[in-house]
Amino acid sequence: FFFFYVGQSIRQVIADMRERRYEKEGIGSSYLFRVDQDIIIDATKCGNLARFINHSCNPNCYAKIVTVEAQKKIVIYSRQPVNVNEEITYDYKFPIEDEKIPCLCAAENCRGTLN
Ligand SMILES: C[S@@+](CC[C@H](N)C(=O)[O-])C[C@H]1O[C@@H](n2cnc3c(N)ncnc32)[C@H](O)[C@@H]1O
Repeated sequence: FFFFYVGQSIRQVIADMRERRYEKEGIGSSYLFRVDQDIIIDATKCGNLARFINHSCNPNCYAKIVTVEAQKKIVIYSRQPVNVNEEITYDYKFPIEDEKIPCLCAAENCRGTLN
């Protein structure tokens, strides 16, 4: 199966501004997904079910950027058959940062942090 990660397409400057604002507003989760060097999809205020997918270091899905009618989209594909009631996860592949977000995925090969 697959589905799209839906949200608003924004540029880096806007994403940086929004990230700071969301932090101030106390939105602890990040719904910003980088598409490429310039474009970020923001699913904080509008999106679909994909915004609720958590990260795992041993995921059953993966995210891929595909171009549909000259527009880059984020698609979540399954890597293997997914059972009923099994949590859908993918590897966020967040860039490494100093301020670490502890990972709670509990996989055997867990890297310990999201970033
Ligand atoms: C796109 S949201 C995922 C859905 C979110 N858990 C929710 O309840 O709306 C991304 C945020 O979820 C949290 N998260 C996702 N996967 C995680 C993990 N493996 N360990 C710790 N926090 C995680 C982090 O706060 C991250 O910024």
